[in-house]
Formats: sequence, structure tokens, C-alpha cells
Amino acid sequence: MQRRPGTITSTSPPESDRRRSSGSGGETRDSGGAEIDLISLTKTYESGDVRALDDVSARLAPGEFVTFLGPSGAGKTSVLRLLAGLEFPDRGQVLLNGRDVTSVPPQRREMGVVFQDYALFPHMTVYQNCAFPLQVRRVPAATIRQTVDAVLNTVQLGDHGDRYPAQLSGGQKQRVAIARTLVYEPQVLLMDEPLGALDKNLREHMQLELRQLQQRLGVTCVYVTHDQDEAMALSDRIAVMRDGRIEQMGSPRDLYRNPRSQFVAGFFGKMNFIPGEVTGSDSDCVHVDTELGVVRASRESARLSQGSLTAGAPVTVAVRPEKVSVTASPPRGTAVNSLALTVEYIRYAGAFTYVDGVGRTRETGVVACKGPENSDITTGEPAAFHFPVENTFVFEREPADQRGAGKPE
Ligand SMILES: Nc1ncnc2c1ncn2[C@@H]1O[C@H](COP(=O)(O)OP(=O)(O)OP(=O)(O)O)[C@@H](O)[C@H]1O
Repeated sequence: MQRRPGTITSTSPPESDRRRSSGSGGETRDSGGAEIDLISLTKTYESGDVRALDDVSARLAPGEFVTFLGPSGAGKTSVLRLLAGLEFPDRGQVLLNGRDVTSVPPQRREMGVVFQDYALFPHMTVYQNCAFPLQVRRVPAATIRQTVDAVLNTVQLGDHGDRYPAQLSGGQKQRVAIARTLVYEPQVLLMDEPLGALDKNLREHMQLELRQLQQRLGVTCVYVTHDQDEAMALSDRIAVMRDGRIEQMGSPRDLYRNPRSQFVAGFFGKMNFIPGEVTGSDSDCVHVDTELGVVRASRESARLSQGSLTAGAPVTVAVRPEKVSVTASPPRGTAVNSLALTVEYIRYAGAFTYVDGVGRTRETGVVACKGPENSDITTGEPAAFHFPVENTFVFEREPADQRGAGKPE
């Protein structure tokens, strides 16, 4: 059954029978998530002197998984808290299926919230933890049993209902925390670093589970993390936040391939950054003088304002290690973007080999990511590092403390 746009649940019993049906395996089936509109959200906390959110706007499609990613203090949690109704904006609106819920209190929004600390009741079993919110709302016992059983099956804990939180692994506890929000049948799941407390292996496993669960239920998911790998693995789209604003929003692939700023480029995967100055441009390319030599970038991959295209403008050249080839001698023919460097390290990483090249001062360098073969390259010897003009970005130079993470180590 399709949900009516604009429906907001009250604290009354969940609409289990109308909206969710139990499959033969006792799994929950849901009819979809809500569309969310964030419109010009601006927020300054009373005790704070910084603007936590500054004109944040985004539209999230029903069933979409959107991650807010950014460094500490960028405003990620503030977005989530405004969405949940735990804070209210100074300006702007939150729409749920087109309906303004900006002033609606948290318990009247159809949203489940999961935080990093699972906040389970230690003296209650898994089943009781999930049943409690429904008991408080005086849902009939038979409905509670049916709903909790179905939800525990959904998170694959159907046979763990009698356990206490202390008898569960971190991943299982987090699944109970998720299950507890699903009993409300939310159209939206809000998650703030929910996997932050888990070790790497379990975290990766839970990422997969979370994504599968979200896709199965069709719920709209808003996720907060500062971990770019997690964001890439989970999301349909990522909003990269910085200083209370969305710097860029797009699919993981789009952000990786077409970063609009040095900050975003540095947040995804590894990136070589080489400082330089513009020497000129023609109809095809921007020319940049760097400590390693002259580099050209196609006009399409130059993210420069007209003012920064003038000779002498400080810029940063950026190229992905996997776009850099390295050979003992320069390639035949054109010498464009071919840098004569000294091989400092060769690092074998299983399927790949990283080759680190440095310039004369050894302060600036380029990392190439190659297949395992590299027999003609030797540590301490000269080599040519070359990369295509069309894969070379040029960004306005960022102050050192504002660059994104992710430079090749
Ligand atoms: N209750 C509050 N009172 C005052 N300032 C606050 C409050 N909550 C957040 N801030 C400030 O608002 C800004 C954004 O905080 P927010 O928690 O949204 O960032 P974040 O990106 O989630 O950071 P983190 O990754 O560290 O959790 C920060 O400068 C923070 O110090």
C-alpha cells in the first residue's frame, strides 16, 4: 500500500496492519520512504558563536540513502538534529513529503534515529527493548508480538530475542538499536555514526547489512559519518559539508571523478596535490608552473574562476595516483605532463604497486598506482611520471588547514 504524501504519525499505535505486511519468512515489507526537502536551513546555537548551518538546501528522494560527510564541526549532526526535530532552525524549513514539519516535535515525525551509542536498556532482553516503545503507547500485546518478531527477523536476530544486551556483540547490539527504531515503521532513518564503535571488519560487514536492509525496506536514510570509505560504500549520494554548508552533493562516482574543489577532491580516495602558479591558458588547456615542471590541465577539469586564470595566480594541480604512469625513461612523442622525478619508494600493496616520486627538493612529489609489474623502476633512480591532460585538475589554492583529507601517504 502506498503511503499518503504528508502523513505524519502521532504517538498512537504504529500503522502495522495498514502499511507493513509480514512475508512468509516473518520479514517486514515496507512500501517506501519519504521525500525530504531541506530548504535554506540556517542554525546558530545559543551558546555558540559559529553558524553551525548556513543556508543548507537539499532534496532527498524517497528510498534514497544520503550521507552527510565532512570534518568535525562541519555541521553534519546539526542537519540530522534539525531533521529529527531535536533542534529547530533559525531560518529555513524541513519538508516531509511536501509537508512542512519544521515545528513538529520529534515524536510526531515519522523518523527513526540511531546513534553510535546503542542506548539499549541493559536490564531488558532484546525482545523487551524492542517491545518497550510500543508498550508505552499501549499497543495491543498481539500486535506488539507480531511487530517485534517481524522486525527482529528483518535484522536477522529472530533467535536472539531472549538475550540481554551484555550477551551480544557490538554489531548485534547495533542491529537491536536499528530494530527498535523499525518498530515505529519510520519513513526515514536518521543515523549518526552508527558503526563508529565497531572494529574494521565488523564495520564493513554491518555496512553491507545496513545497505541491504535499507534497500529491502525502501526507507529513506540520512547518514552521518566522517569516514569517506563508509560514505562511498553506502550512499546513493553524498553531501560533502564544510563550515556549515554543503560544498558539493552527488553520487560517489561523481564526487570522485568530478570534484569541484580541492577540499572535495581530497576527501575521496587518494589524490596527488602539487602547488603551482598559472602561467597562461589557451582554448584547450591551463598551463601551470610547479616545482616539478610545467603541467597542463584541460579547460574542462580546471576549476578556476576567471580571476584565477591570470598569470601568477596560486593554484593546486591534482591527479589521481591511478591516472599516473611511471616508466624508467620518458614516453616517446609528446612530453606533456611528463615529470622527471626520483623514485623514493616502491610499495607493494597486493594487487597494486605504489611508486613515490620526488622532485629535486624532495618536498613535493607524485605517487603513481600501478599494476604489480614494474620491473624497470628502481628505488633511488630517475623515472618519468606522466599523466593525461584530461585527468589533471586545477583548483584554486586552499589554505593548508582547509584542504580535504586523503592525500597519498
Ligand atoms: N549545542 C551546541 N551548542 C553550541 N554549539 C554547538 C552545539 N552543537 C554543535 N555546535 C557547534 O556547531 C558546529 C557544528 O556542529 P555539528 O555537531 O553539527 O558538527 P559535526 O560535523 O557533526 O561534527 P562532529 O563530526 O565533530 O560531530 C560546531 O562548531 C559545533 O561546535
